[in-house]
Amino acid sequence: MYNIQVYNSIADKGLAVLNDDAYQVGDVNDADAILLRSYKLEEESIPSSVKAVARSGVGVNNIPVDDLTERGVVVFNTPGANANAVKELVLMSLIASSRNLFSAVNWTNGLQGNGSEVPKKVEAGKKGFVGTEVRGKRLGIIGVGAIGALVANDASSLGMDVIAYDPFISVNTAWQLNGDVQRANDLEDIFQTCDYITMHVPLTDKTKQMLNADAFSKMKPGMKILNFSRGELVEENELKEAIENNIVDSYVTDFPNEELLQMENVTAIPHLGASTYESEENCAAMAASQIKQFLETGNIHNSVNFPDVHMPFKGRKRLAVVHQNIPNMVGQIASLLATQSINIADMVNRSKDEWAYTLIDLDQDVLNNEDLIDLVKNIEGVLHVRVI
Ligand SMILES: NC(=O)C1=CN([C@@H]2O[C@H](COP(=O)(O)OP(=O)(O)OC[C@H]3O[C@@H](n4cnc5c(N)ncnc54)[C@H](O)[C@@H]3O)[C@@H](O)[C@H]2O)C=CC1
Ligand SMILES: O=C(O)CCC(=O)C(=O)O
Repeated sequence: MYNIQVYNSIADKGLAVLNDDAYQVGDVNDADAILLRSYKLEEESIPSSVKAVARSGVGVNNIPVDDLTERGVVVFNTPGANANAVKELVLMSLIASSRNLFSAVNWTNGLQGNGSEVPKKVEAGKKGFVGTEVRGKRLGIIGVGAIGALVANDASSLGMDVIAYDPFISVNTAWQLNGDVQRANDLEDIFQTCDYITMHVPLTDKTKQMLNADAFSKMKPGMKILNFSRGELVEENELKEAIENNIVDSYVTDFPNEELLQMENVTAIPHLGASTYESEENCAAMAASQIKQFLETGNIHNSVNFPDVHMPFKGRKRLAVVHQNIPNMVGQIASLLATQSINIADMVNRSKDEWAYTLIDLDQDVLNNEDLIDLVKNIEGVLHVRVI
């Protein structure tokens, strides 16, 4: 029986993946794995029984990834599974902010109670909301991964002049980009030349507060900024000044807080980027399948802290070892198995930065799983061991 602790509302399609007798899912004791969305796991004490954490979504800044890695816990996310949902809301917000739609709709709603005067008031008041078209305007995209690439291509189809910055762009994503999308050599290219900026980077120490007073000082007056990535990418006191100095004309954010709600020219959306039925189902099904596959076979797919490892079952039992990426780990494990007269049917070892993962299929049943686990755990550098 595997126990899966679930935080947040996870789409039924995902829960259905774990809907068999081998799983207890919900609020459980001794969790083997945790399935969550934006729940702040950093504030939680995570039991030693946990072997995997899966984020039904992309950003993992709510998960203490470094601490879990040192414990040998594999953290998964669902790359690309919600990208289309975010892209659609970004494009909608791009156009809506250009056409002053958010404030215009608020104003119109305020006309309630004016009875037959409403149409006349509408015609008289609409001149306060004249907007600009996005066609021919310059859009800067910071971060060209799953979401940024979709936004780049579709904004280009809308006739925008698109320039993108991503020093770590993957080859696959680069191949997907429309040939009209220009490459920015640095952030200055974006700050100095664009009419609109949209950010699609993860929140890390390097990206935190990337939009700050220095960045605002380089922008043209009237800049429109979209933030569907994470609130902390923007220094909000300095944003406030940039708004007051007419540098930033509009800031659309998916990450409201009290201060932002009190600022002029800010449109706050309640973190809806990924909130479509399609995206919630895609993410939940992907996250649940990754947990299931990992618990039942030891195979890893889409982990943010360990390498992808896949090996079809060839033996009677499988040893799954999470360890440091240091010399002679595989040699020591193999020697230990030899001393126990256990033959190896197949094996695979992969590493990612300082960490590695080894799967070894054993030719015979192990008499006592716990004894073998204890022996392997004693090897220096081993973080976690399972017999499956
Ligand atoms: N509002 C919402 O509901 C959602 C928000 N997100 C946020 O959007 C972010 C991006 O999502 P995806 O595009 O799916 O992720 P992704 O991992 O496919 O793309 C991120 C891109 O950012 C680039 N990058 C990293 N550091 C950078 C830097 N310093 N400068 C420029 N580029 C940099 C990477 O090379 C990568 O290409 C997520 O990390 C998450 O924080 C994601 C999904 C839903
Ligand atoms: O689960 C959600 O709705 C949030 C999605 C998100 O922010 C992400 O995938 O990074």
